[in-house]
Amino acid sequence: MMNHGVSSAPRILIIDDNVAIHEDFKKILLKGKSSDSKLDDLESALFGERDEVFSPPEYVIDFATQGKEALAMVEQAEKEGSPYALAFVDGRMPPGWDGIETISRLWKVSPDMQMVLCTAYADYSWDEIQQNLGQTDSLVILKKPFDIAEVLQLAHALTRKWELNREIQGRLHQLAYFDSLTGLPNRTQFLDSLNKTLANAQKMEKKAALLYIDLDEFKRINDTLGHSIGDKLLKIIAQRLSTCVRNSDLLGERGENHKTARLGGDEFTVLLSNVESDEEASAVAKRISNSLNQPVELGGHQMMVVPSIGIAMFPADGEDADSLMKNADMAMYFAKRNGPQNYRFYQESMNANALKRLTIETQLRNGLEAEEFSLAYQPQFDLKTGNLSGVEALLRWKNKELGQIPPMEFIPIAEESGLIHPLGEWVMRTACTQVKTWQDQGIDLPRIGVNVSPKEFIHPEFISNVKSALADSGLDPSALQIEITETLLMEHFEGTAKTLEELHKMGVQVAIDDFGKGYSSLSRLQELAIDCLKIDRSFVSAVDESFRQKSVLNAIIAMANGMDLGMIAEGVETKEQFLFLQEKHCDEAQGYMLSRPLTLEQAEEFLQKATMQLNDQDPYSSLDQGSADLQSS
Ligand SMILES: Nc1nc2c(ncn2[C@@H]2O[C@H](COP(=O)(O)O[C@H]3[C@@H](O)[C@H](n4cnc5c(=O)[nH]c(N)nc54)O[C@@H]3COP(=O)(O)O)[C@@H](O)[C@H]2O)c(=O)[nH]1
Repeated sequence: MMNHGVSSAPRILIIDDNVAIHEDFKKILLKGKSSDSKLDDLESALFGERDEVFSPPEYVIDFATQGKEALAMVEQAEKEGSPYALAFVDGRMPPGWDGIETISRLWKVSPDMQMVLCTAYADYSWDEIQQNLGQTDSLVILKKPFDIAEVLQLAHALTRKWELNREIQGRLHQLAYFDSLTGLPNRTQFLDSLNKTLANAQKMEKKAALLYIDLDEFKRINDTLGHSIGDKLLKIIAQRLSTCVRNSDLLGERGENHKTARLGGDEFTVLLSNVESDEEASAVAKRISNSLNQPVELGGHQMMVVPSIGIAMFPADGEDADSLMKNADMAMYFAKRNGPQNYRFYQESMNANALKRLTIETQLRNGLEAEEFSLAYQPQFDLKTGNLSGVEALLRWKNKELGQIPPMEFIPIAEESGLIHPLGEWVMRTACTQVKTWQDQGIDLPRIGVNVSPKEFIHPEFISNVKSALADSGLDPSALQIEITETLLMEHFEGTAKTLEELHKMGVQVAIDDFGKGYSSLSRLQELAIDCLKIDRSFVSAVDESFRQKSVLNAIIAMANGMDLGMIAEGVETKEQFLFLQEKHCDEAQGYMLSRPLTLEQAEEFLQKATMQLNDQDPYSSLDQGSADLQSS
């Protein structure tokens, strides 16, 4: 007979084929109250009122007359989430299972249950019990006839032991399956949920979506403001994430089934089960992005956290937890590369791209040591005199496995992996040393342009690297022109201004590369220590197209003149472009029509001829030289 009242009092099951014994237990354990008030009266007449000291704690007590019946009750209790703490089990219950058999079956369903085996004097030997039930501390043998105090004491001690065990298990579970900082499920728990959700989705032929979230710039916040601020920030992010997934009205009541977890560091996941379309997943991604992107105020600092989110759909993007996690992670990586505030769905091509990128990165790491890099030199000319005004150093990489790889392909990877720093340093040293060597050989080469990527330029050691490249090579700083992009100026204005000022003080020139593409603010440009604008080749090539395009180029030249900045037109490919630039008083030009980038040997030959012609006062004849672009050779 099962007691269904909802109570937090420990549950005890009495299993005995003798119903009179049930009544005895009831009287002892239920504060002396039997179901029969006449019996109670009789008992108090015989034994007097029960001493308050003996008053037992509250229990919920159920009764079974056979082992089988008890097993059904224990199974039901487990299913309902209110398991029994203790059973008093009779040793012999004909015609059914005996006490040992009953206990052994009950433990299979409820292994933590504490057992009291109630035996008559000669029922079982200790060896027999040990052989059948093993060595355990969850079993006590109680010899009949019972003593009231003994029953009360056992009930109290064993239910308390069961409660403590559960408490410890609960804490261990919390530690093993939840993240102690945010309280969210951890990776282990999440993978468990993911496996279950996918199995269910497969059975029900439903879709699911896995969102893999990483916080851009979190490492920087952690490193600069300290771990305590970093931890607080992660807690806030976890709260926002849970709230916006829970409140996702787009998913309606199904939102209940969605799970958020912290995998570690600044990586979180959201699992959307029973999703009907990709649009639902992207709606949640947008919501998360908007919510996390709200400013956070911590320790007097206001900070922005921008998430990158990768989405993999089940079953299209992976049929098991492993591949779904891997592909969502991959999509997140692509989202991050695409810029902030981004989410991306997984695509098959991502794997091929990522593999290629990884191969390039691995080969890049060995490239410097294996001396696979070289510089090409593209001449630049003074449009007034026709004299050589400088060269631009362009990095080239020929790898033993991958062959010649264009800089557009490997430089972004070098930037992301941090390899741009040793690489950039090598370019700077090689360029300075080479020009100084040429100058020492009597070659008239006034200047060398060196491309510097934003990551290099904002690095704290950039200025000292330039200084040591100049000092070690002995090159005059005015012969070095550093080329930076407009994007750098727009994204890092304050830090950039200081570095530009330092370069200016050193006497190093600075040119803005690809000028015109980046919408720089002219008033801001004026505030910066810049010497020259390199007009982007798209404006130069537009000369052949229309009058309107020509006037844009004209305006850029006029503006540079007005701001007293030097200018080099890039990508001059036709005579018409060349003549137009000359007519509009552009200072210098560079492009395939004049010369392609040259190998070291080609450059040497070219420069020697140009110097000789300069001495002969026949400047323009150098422009007829044929030269081979290294990329196409
Ligand atoms: N951070 C660094 N960036 C570097 C370095 N070396 C090169 N780069 C950057 O890589 C980009 C591609 O460079 P590259 O493939 O070398 O192309 C250069 C020229 O070959 C090309 N060019 C020159 N003349 C013409 C022309 O008439 N037509 C035409 N279609 N292309 C031409 O332009 C590239 C030089 O561009 P720019 O730097 O803008 O002057 C490029 O962005 C390089 O900056 C390095 O060491 N570090």
